[in-house]
Amino acid sequence: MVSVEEVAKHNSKDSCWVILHGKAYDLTEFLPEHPGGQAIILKYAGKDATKAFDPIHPRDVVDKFLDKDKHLGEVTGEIAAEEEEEVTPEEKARLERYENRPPLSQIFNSFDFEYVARHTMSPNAWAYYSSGSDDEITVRENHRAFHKIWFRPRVLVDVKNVDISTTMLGTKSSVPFYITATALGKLGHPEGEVVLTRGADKMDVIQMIPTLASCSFDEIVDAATDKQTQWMQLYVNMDREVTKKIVQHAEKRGVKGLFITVDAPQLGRREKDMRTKFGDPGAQVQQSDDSVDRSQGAARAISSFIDPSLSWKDIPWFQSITKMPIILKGVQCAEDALKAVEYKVDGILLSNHGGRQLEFARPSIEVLVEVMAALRAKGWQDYIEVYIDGGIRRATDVIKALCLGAKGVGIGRPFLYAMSTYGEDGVCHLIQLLKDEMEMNMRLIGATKIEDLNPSMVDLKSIFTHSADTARDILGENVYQHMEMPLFKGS
Ligand SMILES: Cc1cc2c(cc1C)[n+](S(=O)(=O)[O-])c1c(=O)[nH]c(=O)nc-1n2C[C@H](O)[C@H](O)[C@H](O)COP(=O)(O)O
Repeated sequence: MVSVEEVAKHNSKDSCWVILHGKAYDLTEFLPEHPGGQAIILKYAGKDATKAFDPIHPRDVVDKFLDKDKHLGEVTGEIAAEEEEEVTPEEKARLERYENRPPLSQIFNSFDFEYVARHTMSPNAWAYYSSGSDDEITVRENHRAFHKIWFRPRVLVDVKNVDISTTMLGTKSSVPFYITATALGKLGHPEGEVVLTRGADKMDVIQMIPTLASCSFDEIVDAATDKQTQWMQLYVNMDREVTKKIVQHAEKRGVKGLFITVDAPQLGRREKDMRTKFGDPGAQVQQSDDSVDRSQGAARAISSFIDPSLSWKDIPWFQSITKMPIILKGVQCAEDALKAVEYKVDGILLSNHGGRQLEFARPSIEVLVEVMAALRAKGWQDYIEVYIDGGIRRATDVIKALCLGAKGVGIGRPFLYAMSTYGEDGVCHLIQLLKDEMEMNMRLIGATKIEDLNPSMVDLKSIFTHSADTARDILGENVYQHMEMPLFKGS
């Protein structure tokens, strides 16, 4: 036990104790290692840091990673509640817009969720979720690439009964899309990723659990029901023993797929996010301070545990420590796709991390065309399951990917926006919208089941041209203008 008065004495870099969930911890030695920099911890030195801690960290992270001799025990005495920060006029207006947001019945597609999110989420959460690297050219190209592919529908097909279910990694799924791994769910919703879990379960959709979740891995798995399939996204830790423990624990908990992220040996510079981080210390996800090696850029701070030495020679080790199907998340060219087959991995996810990593990385739908051609040329197209993600906002995007040979697709930001603006109901509503769009578009293209979709149904003539203008997301804004909704009464 330790008194609150005693904790209060340890409020500096030389001796830094904080209170989390009623217990005290000595973080003095940990300060220089904190991925989010020292400043945020020092702000709460000697005090209760629970409120700032919770949106960013899984509950069990301290137990998992802080040496036991730094755990100082229960705090006795009255723990002063963190003084409520005064509500700025901007924050007041934002909360009003949130209260006046349209009913779910007025949300007709994923862009509507994005529009409401843009106007109602905290600046921090919006910046972190929406941002892409550098000038956000790849972010926009991801979505725009789908508009270069046109359909060649077949008619006079009896499409009375349409089945949009499929199998991914050997698991049946009601739809050929899944909720992909995106970090820091509690930035957008106080409960975090478990909201996605509950929505995915209700609607029979697979969820990929992120390494950098706000909720702990076990909280997310515990929130699932037995009928639900979950996959895991893994950032490989420099300490392979830590990675081995995480992977084998996931397998023991029933996870059905291991997606190893291979496109982020260092996190990209998401400048919109970095700009806001200096405002609100509550989510210092990428703030660097003098202790972090600035020469590597601020993003280095959050990704300091990720192993940049990860390479093909590690694949056999992963195959030796788990029986889960192994998928490489972030493959971006045909050469690596062929190499993945040679290394006998179970799948590849063609992805540029939602445009948050290498700027000018090509949209995954474009890479899919290149990869499937290379696999077919070798007769290897059935040796591996190919997934894509990035910029998928409509069922037509999903259908184009399936026509071109993808087994399924991952959707990221739309689910974050749906969760952040309408919680579990929003997640379920988005899934239902996409299911309805899927069914309608399958009928209109002349397909009754996923297996009917094939390359002859799409026209790829302009897929390899890239858009010139980069200044603004013309398409997205226009869509919003056409669909201007009486969003915020009185605003
Ligand atoms: C939107 C978003 C994406 C993140 C993401 C966080 C956010 C907010 N994070 S990140 O903090 O490192 O960038 C992850 C992550 O933890 N690990 C990962 O493999 N992909 C991460 N991704 C990429 C994600 O898995 C998909 O590749 C991407 O979201 C697909 O693009 P859309 O958002 O356009 O659907």
